[in-house]
Amino acid sequence: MPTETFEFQVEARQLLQMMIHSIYSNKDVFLRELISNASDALDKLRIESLRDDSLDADVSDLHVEIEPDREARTLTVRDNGIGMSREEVVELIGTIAKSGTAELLSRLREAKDESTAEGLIGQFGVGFYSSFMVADEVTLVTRKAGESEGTRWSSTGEGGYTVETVEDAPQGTAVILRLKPEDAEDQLFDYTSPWKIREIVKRYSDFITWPVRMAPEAPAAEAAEDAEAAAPEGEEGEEPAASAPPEPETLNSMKALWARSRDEVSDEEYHELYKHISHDWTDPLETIQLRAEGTFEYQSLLFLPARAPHDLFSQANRRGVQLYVKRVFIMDDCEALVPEYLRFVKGVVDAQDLSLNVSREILQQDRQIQLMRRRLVKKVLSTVKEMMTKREENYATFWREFGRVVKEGLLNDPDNKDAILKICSFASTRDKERLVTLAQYVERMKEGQKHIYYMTGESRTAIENSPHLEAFEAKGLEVLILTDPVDEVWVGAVPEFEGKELRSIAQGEAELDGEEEEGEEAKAEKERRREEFAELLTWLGERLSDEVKEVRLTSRLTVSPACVVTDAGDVTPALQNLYRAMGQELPESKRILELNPEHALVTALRKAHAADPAEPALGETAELLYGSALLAEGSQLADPARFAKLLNERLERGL
Ligand SMILES: Nc1ncnc2c1ncn2[C@@H]1O[C@H](COP(=O)(O)OP(=O)(O)OP(=O)(O)O)[C@@H](O)[C@H]1O
Repeated sequence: MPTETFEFQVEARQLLQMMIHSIYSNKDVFLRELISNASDALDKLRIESLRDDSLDADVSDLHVEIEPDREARTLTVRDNGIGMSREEVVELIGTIAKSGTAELLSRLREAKDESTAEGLIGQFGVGFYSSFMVADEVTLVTRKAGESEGTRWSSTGEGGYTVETVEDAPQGTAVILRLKPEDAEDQLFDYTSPWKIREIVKRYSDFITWPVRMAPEAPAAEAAEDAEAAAPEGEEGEEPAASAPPEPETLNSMKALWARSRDEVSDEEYHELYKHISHDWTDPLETIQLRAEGTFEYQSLLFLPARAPHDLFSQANRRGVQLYVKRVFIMDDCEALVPEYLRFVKGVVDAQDLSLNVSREILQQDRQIQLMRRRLVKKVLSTVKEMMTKREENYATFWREFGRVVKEGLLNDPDNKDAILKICSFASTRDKERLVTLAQYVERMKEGQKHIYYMTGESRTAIENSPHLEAFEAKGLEVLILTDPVDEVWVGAVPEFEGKELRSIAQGEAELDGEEEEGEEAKAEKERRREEFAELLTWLGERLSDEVKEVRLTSRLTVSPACVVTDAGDVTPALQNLYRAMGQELPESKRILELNPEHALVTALRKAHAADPAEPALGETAELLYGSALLAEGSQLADPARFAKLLNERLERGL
């Protein structure tokens, strides 16, 4: 096939521009990204060769090789891993197939300072493109294992790239960087310097499980470099290597961090492992170590990220917990090890007694894996619990980023429901700034209060303005404000917390705690009212029978004349919408209109109805009353035009 020229996809071009114009100050990380890709390619080849006996590939000495060339000012990072086909090169390297890229890019452009920009880039993980921070031309030569022809890709990062077929490419991938001139002020170092390369690999890639080797330089240059590096300390330089044939040097220790005890490993080393696994450029919030000895031995290192990825709610692009067997990488995103609601947890689990050939299906059924998963979940939950008291700020960050996801566990993991409830915190009517845990809520409950009150809704403002809250506010009863979509769902699965029933203030009869103890007098008064309003309520029920199933009096209102509530056990409109968005239709159920018998509008309506039940304007008032109750809670009207017409007529008459 002849040389073809391609344009970069728009997003790729924008991202490249940012790389070329150095949006990220720490440029050393390009090497980490290339080594990380190379290590992934080696993992993939090893697994492929285990699965497919007929694969024509040499897996005898899998490694990464770094080749600096001072004269030519190039740096090559080579691996003998899985490689890429021509189509894959175009697909994987020329485009950015990730969702949310466009949004991220526009936020990046708006980012005011460098650290915000770096943070944003971290969410994305620019991978291969980071090469353009240090190189003005990048060439990639690759041959996919099992294929005979190779591919050369080349680009200066501006505009487009070329792709051509090459005959003699070795299996795997070589990335050749033509380095930009050194510019220490811009943190652009001499990346052909073996000393610099050693430092970067040690810092960022020491734990990589494949050897990362550096090809020896011309002896004179290397000796001079060593002398230069050692000189300031006044130490003696290394023996000049002129006499012996130069051997490649392995730069990384390849030590599995999870197998080492915590006091031997620095936080920085843990963080680099996290970055390698997660492709996140930000340090994690927590590092969790776990080991089991005995019949089923395993070691695990888990991380809680400091930030939710942009695709937390999409199925694509997940990189969760990796499974290793006896230090050998087996698979990414091992879903058998962590439940869906902890999908943001990253890390490594290394098991001793599994087959290297183990498949996802087998893992799902394996009893030992189930046990391991149970322990991992408990450990993550208990770590978060500990953060709540010992590292409050970390907990706050964690909850802000992942709370919405964790709450899915209340539905999906009944065994751990209590433990999950204990690490939840919620907004509440009591304090705008601080969240409250259920334990804290219970602790500060008013005397006589038996229930944990909550209201679900779209936003804090909508809930605060909703009529349902009025009497609770007036009585000083705290109400939890639940605004995540998942809140609509889990509340149905959690009847109580530590013996206290959870109760929606917008569903079922209003029963404000403290009221049950009311005296005989109040009860008699209620009864009298019921009788007084009986006719009006029956008439309204009939007049609005298409919309509501019942009209009744309530004590939950102090300011508004009316509100609409969902019957206990019925589906709320918000839940209905949620299911509809997922393509599921739940049966419609009518709601209940509640009236405030103290309100002037309601008492006047009663009198007007008693005086002349046939008066036509009464029906319109009923419609307006119901419509405004819907508007007050933020709901949509079935026929807004009719509502506006009736209202305007009234306004006109009133003038
Ligand atoms: N050395 C390599 N060998 C084989 N395939 C590679 C190599 N380098 C990159 N690729 C392929 O190109 C894809 C894109 O690489 P890139 O570094 O841009 O992103 P990534 O590693 O997938 O993710 P991230 O952007 O989070 O780092 C990789 O997912 C991989 O499929």
